[in-house]
Amino acid sequence: MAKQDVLITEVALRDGSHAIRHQYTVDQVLQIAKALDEANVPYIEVTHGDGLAGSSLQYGLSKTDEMALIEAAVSVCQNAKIAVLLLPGIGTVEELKQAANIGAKMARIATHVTEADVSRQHISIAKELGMETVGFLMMAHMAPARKLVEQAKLMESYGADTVYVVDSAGALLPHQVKERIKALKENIQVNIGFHGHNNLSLAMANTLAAIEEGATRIDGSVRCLGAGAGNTQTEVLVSVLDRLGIETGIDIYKMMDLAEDIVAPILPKPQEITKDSLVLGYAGVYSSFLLHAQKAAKQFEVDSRDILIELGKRKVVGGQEDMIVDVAAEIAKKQSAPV
Ligand SMILES: CC[C@H](O)CC(=O)C(=O)O
Ligand SMILES: [Mn+2]
Repeated sequence: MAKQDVLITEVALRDGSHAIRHQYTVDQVLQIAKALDEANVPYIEVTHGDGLAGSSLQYGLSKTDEMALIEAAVSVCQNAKIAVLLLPGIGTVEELKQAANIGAKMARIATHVTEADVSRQHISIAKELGMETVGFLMMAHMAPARKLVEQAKLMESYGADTVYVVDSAGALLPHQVKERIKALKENIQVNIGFHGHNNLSLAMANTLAAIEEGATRIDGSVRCLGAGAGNTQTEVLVSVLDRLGIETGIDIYKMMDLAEDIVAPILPKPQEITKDSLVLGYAGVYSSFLLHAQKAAKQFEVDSRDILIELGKRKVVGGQEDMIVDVAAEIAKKQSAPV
């Protein structure tokens, strides 16, 4: 096989889990992972949307135990490596060991962009377990490039093989992606990755900007299946990269067929930019907050956009999902107060 310029990690079976309220079945994972492997996708991430052990009332209960989903994906992949996401504090070393035992080969340790120090233990244990390691710096729009460099250096020092700039809110503009990737390229030695969300319709443009500045690890999601308006659409991305002469090793027709014949039929609705997902990007709010905010809006009879704008103002970060209900209740109270 020709040397790949860019290695894609498919996230529909993890980030996409948010979009289908964590309702994946073993059968769906078997089908999707097998087709991804046959299309030559090198890495496939499988876990609850919020990472290992994310299944809970707070983050949403999974229909199927994620270890069964990981095992299913491992069982049908000849070449693709299965990746797992772990947010320290949600998942623990125990789940990481369990995932490694059943065949996961890559650990992606995710922290808020200013909190890389909490990834030390998990990155080093993943290394001891023989896994490839990724440091995943979420909500990257909330920190300037120099802060990102400082945090990426920490992850590199803990043993991360790759550090990702993660645009969790889909809020970054292409020049801001460039600035961040360029700064990492100049200051760290390990691979640089980019994970985009399409809330401002910029996932593709941002991904191309990241690649232009030297990112070689890229996340894509078939049919855009991901939190908020979804991620950079894999089958489109590999086609565009092919046109640009950038090698991914992925079979374009097989990716298209998988998108159309296997993934599209399981979607409750097509992934699109709705007024709420647009506000996520506009206000800089975590994409996975979308469905929680919509639920709270219904419960308190308020506009979900008002909740999201307020969450953006308060700079709420991942793990603070409980604030969504607080904010909705406060807005409802204000609205019902006599003038
Ligand atoms: C809650 C984890 C989150 O979905 C990770 C991620 O994909 C992101 O921050 O974009
Ligand atoms: Mn994401």
